[in-house]
Amino acid sequence: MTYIQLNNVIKRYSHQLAVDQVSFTIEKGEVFGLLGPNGAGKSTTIKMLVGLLKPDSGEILVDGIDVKKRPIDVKKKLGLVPQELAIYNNLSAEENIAFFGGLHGLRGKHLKERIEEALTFTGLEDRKKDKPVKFSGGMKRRLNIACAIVHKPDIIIMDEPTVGIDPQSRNHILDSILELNRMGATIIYTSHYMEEVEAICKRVGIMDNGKLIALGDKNHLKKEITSGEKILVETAEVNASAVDALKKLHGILGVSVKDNQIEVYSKSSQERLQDILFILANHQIMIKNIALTDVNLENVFLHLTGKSLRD
Ligand SMILES: Nc1ncnc2c1ncn2[C@@H]1O[C@H](COP(=O)(O)OP(=O)(O)OP(=O)(O)O)[C@@H](O)[C@H]1O
Repeated sequence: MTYIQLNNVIKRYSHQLAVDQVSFTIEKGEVFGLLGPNGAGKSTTIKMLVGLLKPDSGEILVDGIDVKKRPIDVKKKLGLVPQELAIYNNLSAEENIAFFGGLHGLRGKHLKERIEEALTFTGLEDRKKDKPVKFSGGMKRRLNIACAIVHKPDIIIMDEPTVGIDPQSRNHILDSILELNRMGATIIYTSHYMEEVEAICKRVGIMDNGKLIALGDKNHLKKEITSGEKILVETAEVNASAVDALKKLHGILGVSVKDNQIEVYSKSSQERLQDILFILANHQIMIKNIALTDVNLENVFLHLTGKSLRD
């Protein structure tokens, strides 16, 4: 059942076209990932979906309700975990959650129960009397989530909820998203961390420069480009001229560099391997390891745009 629908949505900030004719649907009960580099238009899309921004044109429906016409009815169904922390430093953790629960009309015993549930769910029950100023970045992010889920929304939208936090909190957040989904929530997760989206989402949309450049089941997207393969080269040191030479090689679909690893994405790795080794040797690059590896969502992006997600 289609639960969320965007039809030809466009949004400009003065001359900047932030969202360019974006259309997609999300089914009830899905974990949908919206992936793209910084500035791709993910946050703007989310802000329009939750009614914080109005599209210049196009239509957004949530459970058949037009967000523009009945924003309050749509907001009741939504829980937004915004990219910037939306918590009050002068209130304790439980007071913060109570504040947001109150905004959604929860009162008395019912509100108390929901606060306890939200605290337990985010692992903050022992710290409920503390103010967020004493919290780590990860704990603040978890409190941000507790505030967004206290009213048990049908749809939970998380806009880069793991930016700048420790791996333990990150794993806790990713696990809790899957648990919320098992409990029945439809999840929209935006990130520029490909690994996170790959780990928790079944269907993904990939945005770049305001456009939705790919949409579908993540495994189908990967299969669509199986005509490509990836060679991972671990080196002692990378130099820019070698990377440029690799990019110019016939049959190479893209090259990206992370630390001392070069990822070469090519139509046929086996055929290109000799040429790649030749170029690396010519540039005096010492190879520590070389391997053919599986295609991932990062490669889908590289294939579609010719650039890395984290460029
Ligand atoms: N309030 C604003 N005023 C003007 N331009 C904006 C505003 N907010 C976003 N933009 C621009 O619109 C484009 C899309 O930004 P948006 O924040 O939606 O991208 P994003 O994919 O969410 O990126 P990030 O991962 O960095 O949050 C970018 O070019 C950005 O600079």
